[in-house]
Parts: sequence; structure tokens; C-alpha cells
Amino acid sequence: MFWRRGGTRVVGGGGPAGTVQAEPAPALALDGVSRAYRGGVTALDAVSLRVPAGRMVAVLGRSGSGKSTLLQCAAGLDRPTAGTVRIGGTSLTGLGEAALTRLRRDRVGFVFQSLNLVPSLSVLENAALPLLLAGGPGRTRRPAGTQQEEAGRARAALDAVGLADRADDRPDLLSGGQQQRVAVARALVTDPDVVFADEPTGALDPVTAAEVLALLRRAADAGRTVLMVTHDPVAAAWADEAVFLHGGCLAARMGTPDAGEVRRLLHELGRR
Ligand SMILES: Nc1ncnc2c1ncn2[C@@H]1O[C@H](COP(=O)(O)OP(=O)(O)OP(=O)(O)O)[C@@H](O)[C@H]1O
Repeated sequence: MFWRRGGTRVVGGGGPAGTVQAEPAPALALDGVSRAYRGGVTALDAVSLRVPAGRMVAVLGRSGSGKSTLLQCAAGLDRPTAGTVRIGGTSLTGLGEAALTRLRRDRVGFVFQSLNLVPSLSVLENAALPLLLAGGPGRTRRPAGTQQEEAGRARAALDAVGLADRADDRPDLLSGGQQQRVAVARALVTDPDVVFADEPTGALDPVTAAEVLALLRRAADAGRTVLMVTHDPVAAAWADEAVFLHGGCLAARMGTPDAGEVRRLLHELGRR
């Protein structure tokens, strides 16, 4: 069910002789992104980061280093005060609120630390929520075929996280880890380009956390881009790359992160 969007952009002259194969546009690109607040706090300071499709990147740093601000700006939930963010080649800078909402809904998935499933809806309805919201307010009478298709996609997403048999349950009957797996299914149901995860395992025990991380890893292996904020060096080791923030700046990058190395670098940054 997973597939890659985008591809190779062709630039240059018309015929084969003048055609130049460019690098594929990164699924997520931040260029000189800053976020300053009134009162003089610079939460993010000229951060540039390019993440190709199919890559999982962990964002680490001490408390207050700007991790959540980075994720919020990258996901179009907050507007940078300088710099540009592009998702799948689309710049978020010039987009109005409606277009930004559409882009978030169609091309981005979210997993947060707090599970925020809707308790009055079934597990299946929770997984289908982004599809139900896609029609906007007033979309109360959808054709039966559409409803069936949406339910089918939500079931497939639940199946992918191993919870198809819990589709009709209310979320509060599920364990914390199972609820987080529903949140992952919900994030993937629209087949997004980029999945943003903010401390997705922060409330989970190590075994359950590993189950959720394996799902995010699988999503990346299937071509999605995953940007995950975490405090946990073990969680970071599931990523292809770890990036470290310090005082709002990109302080270090580590390919194929190892939990011990990540811990050591975090310790070193903490002493600066
Ligand atoms: N709305 C705001 N107004 C003013 N300052 C803010 C605001 N939001 C965040 N900050 C400041 O920006 C800096 C970065 O905050 P941010 O939440 O991004 O850090 P973080 O690395 O995610 O921290 P944590 O690990 O504790 O969640 C902090 O100094 C914080 O106090």
C-alpha cells in the first residue's frame, strides 16, 4: 500500500541533449529557518536541513533547545520569522491559512506524545479521521462508495499496525502502546509525504516504544519521510540520521546513530 511520491525533476533545455537530471527534490527542506518570539527569545536560529524521501531523522537536544519549535515550523503548524520550509517542493511561506491546512491534511501526518485519540469514536473512526475531515465542514452526506473506500483505507492502516481486530473498540479499551499504534495508523492513512512525530514514545515503556518505532521505521523504509523529536538515544538509533539542536542552532549531525554515541554527544552539548 505504500508508494513514493515526487521523483526526479528535469531542468534545462528541451531535447535529450539539453536535458539535465537534477537531484530529486527533498521531501522536506528547511533553509535558514528562524523563529523569534516577542521579548527576544530566539527559539530557532537559521536552521537548514534537507531530508530526502524514505529517510527517518531524529531531532535531539536539551530541553529548550528548540526541538518542538523546529517540528512545528517544519510541519506548518507555526510560521518561521525568517527562512523557508518546503514540503515535497511546495514552499509553505506564501501559503494562506486554507492552503496550509489543506497541505497539512493531505501531505503530512502527525504523531504526538499525548495520544489524542477521540474517546467517543471507535478505533476505526479514529484511524479514518483525516479522511473524514478531508471534505471539510458540512461534508455530512458522503456517497456510500466514498465511505466504504475510507473505511477500507482505515482498515488497511489498522492492519499495518496490527490492530485490525480492534477496529470496533473504543480507544480507552486499548493499552497506551496500542493507542499510539492507532495514532500511527491515523498519521499514515492519507499516505502522507512526511510524518512528524513529537516524542512519540515518551509515555511508553521500552518494549512498547520499540513496537511504535518499528512502525515509523517501516514507514520510512516504504518511502515516507519521518522527522521525530525525541529525548531518547535508543529511539534515535532507529533513525537514519540524528540532528542535534543547541540554543536554537543546528549543532551536530550524526549518520546511522548509535545510542551510546548519541548519549555521549548529548552529554557533551549539555556541558557547553
Ligand atoms: N510561545 C513562546 N513564547 C516565547 N518563548 C517560547 C515560546 N515557545 C517556546 N519558547 C521558547 O523557545 C525555546 C525553545 O522551545 P522548544 O519548546 O522548541 O524547546 P524543546 O527543545 O522542544 O524543549 P523540550 O525538550 O523541553 O520540549 C525555549 O527557550 C522556550 O522557552
